[in-house]
Amino acid sequence: MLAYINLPTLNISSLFSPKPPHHLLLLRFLSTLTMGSSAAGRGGGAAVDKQVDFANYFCTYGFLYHQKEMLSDKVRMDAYYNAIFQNKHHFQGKTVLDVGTGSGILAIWSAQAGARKVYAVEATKMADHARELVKANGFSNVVEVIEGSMEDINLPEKVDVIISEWMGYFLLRESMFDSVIFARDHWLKPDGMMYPSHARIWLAPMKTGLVEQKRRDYEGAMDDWYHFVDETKSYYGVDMGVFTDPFKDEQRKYYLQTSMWNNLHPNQIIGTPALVMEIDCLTATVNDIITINANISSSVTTDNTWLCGFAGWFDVHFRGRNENPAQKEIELSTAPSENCGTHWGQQVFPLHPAVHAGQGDALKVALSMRRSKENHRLLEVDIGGDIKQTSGKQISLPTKMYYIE
Ligand SMILES: C[S@@+](CC[C@H](N)C(=O)[O-])C[C@H]1O[C@@H](n2cnc3c(N)ncnc32)[C@H](O)[C@@H]1O
Repeated sequence: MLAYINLPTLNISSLFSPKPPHHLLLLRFLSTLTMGSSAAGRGGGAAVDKQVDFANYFCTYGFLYHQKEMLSDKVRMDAYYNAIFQNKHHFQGKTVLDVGTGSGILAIWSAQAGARKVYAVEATKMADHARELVKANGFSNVVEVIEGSMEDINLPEKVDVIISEWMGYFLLRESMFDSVIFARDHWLKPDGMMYPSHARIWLAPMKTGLVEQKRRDYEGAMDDWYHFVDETKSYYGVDMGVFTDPFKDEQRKYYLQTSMWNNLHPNQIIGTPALVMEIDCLTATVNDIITINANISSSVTTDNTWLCGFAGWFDVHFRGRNENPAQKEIELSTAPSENCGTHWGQQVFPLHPAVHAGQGDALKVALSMRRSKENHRLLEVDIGGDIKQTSGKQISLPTKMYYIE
């Protein structure tokens, strides 16, 4: 999925933040400039300004180069490919709706697996490319590409299968699952099925040098600021000191309060992963995902280590439905992996300062996640709790707020 990046200042260190290369820094920056006050988030239940949403969110999906980033994610591609082709009985002779078809790949695979008709809905001009791809692969008679927002278009019939790749960072960033829920409630037959059928969010204690690096980057940015204030005063005669506090807030938010994208190695996870929530795609409602509150426990499994924060990720499953299960259940996991990471990576929620931890220490964590008021596709997460060491000593981890941007 695409990602925005927080760009509070156009300093060089921001541009070299450890994000994957597909992040459209400038587009994100420009699109935040276009946000008007009418862009009330759906988090609060208010209407979303479609033009603003298009500028902020959809515009990046109109680029082939961005679609290619997703098409090159082997873990993602293999999971969807296997889910379809190892469960052809769910597709043969069936009607399929692909929500957010992008390049058209899932629609074409559905047709190759024997679907009678595939409706491939895409909000952006990528729809034109998808139509060409469908034609070039000989499926124009099966796949109908429809340009438009899922919420606005009409289909001539209800469908047997809804397939979609809707997942964002930490599963719910981008809030695209809302559109899949809408599609399901309007267009899925009563006995129809969802691809994927289930999704889960995970959180685990972790160690990383990244957190210390971020703190140093923050201190470097502030040193640079004080130097800038001095120089501006002495060369140009204006004291910029009045900006110091708001600048500090911006930099703190960026370096210390924004979760970091990373593909972690499994040995950086120092305790048992805890399940934050599980979603049944057939029954979940927008209300179920608009705010999430979870109290979870984890046990430290590594001795003499440092708790530097928490890592969050998700997985999705293709199980069919109880009455008509998958012949082969497929999992797409974005957990830390030794081999091939995904473009979703993991979200790292840093802890400043790190806490010493040892095998057997018990962690209790309260997580609360909601949509950002300024942009319903971005998330804010509160994480706090405590760690009870095997010695009996208990250390509180004060609640911190993080942005997933
Ligand atoms: C993550 S991409 C997946 C593209 C493609 N299905 C794939 O798997 O490679 C999601 C796509 O859904 C489209 N999309 C998101 N919300 C949509 C909506 N409400 N209606 C139509 N298209 C939507 C985006 O423009 C984007 O191309």
